[in-house]
Amino acid sequence: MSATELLKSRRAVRAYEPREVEEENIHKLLEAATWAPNDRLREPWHFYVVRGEAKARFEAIARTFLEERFPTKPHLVKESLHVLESTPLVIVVTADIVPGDEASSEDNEYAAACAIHSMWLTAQELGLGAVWRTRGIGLARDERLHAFLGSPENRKVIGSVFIGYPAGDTPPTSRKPYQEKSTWL
Ligand SMILES: Cc1cc2nc3c(=O)[nH]c(=O)nc-3n(C[C@H](O)[C@H](O)[C@H](O)COP(=O)(O)O)c2cc1C
Repeated sequence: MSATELLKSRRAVRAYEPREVEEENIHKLLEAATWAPNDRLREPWHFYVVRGEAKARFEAIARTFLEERFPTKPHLVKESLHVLESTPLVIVVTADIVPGDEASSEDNEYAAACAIHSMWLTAQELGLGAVWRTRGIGLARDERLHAFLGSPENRKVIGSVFIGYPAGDTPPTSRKPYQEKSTWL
């Protein structure tokens, strides 16, 4: 498959088979991520692999977050938690914050985004499905996730990548023609 074909076939996969992701494949995902472009080769990312007992603790945080956020919608809390519970693997990605250097910190976030995309494409190649989550059970903007990771203050959570073997077909998405999104100067 060409790189362009892989890019176009990548989908946000949100439902997974009840099957663990093999350790060998987790290593492949992490390795692919580290080959992402990054300014001045700062390699400004860190990957937290969350599964098993650690994922149970992630779920406990998500439950608290959801119950606080949707106190009158227990069905929504339950549904969202079910998605997390049925996800075999979560990889949380952080970007290094460079103290006193906003521009470099921003560039580090872009690099971490590229790393997530690399991981996402590699998941597709390995027959896995993935989705980058920031909202809701992604917990990317919840301080409790930071505490759970035990990560230093100078690391910003960029997203939680949910990964597993796809359960069923993932509906296609579409894109507007690039002509609508480009200006040739
Ligand atoms: C920065 C970023 C944050 C995202 N956050 C979420 C999220 O919180 N929950 C979710 O279900 N999908 C999330 N997504 C996935 C998008 O919703 C998905 O890529 C979009 O619907 C297009 O689908 P496709 O990737 O299959 O083409 C996120 C994607 C990006 C790039």
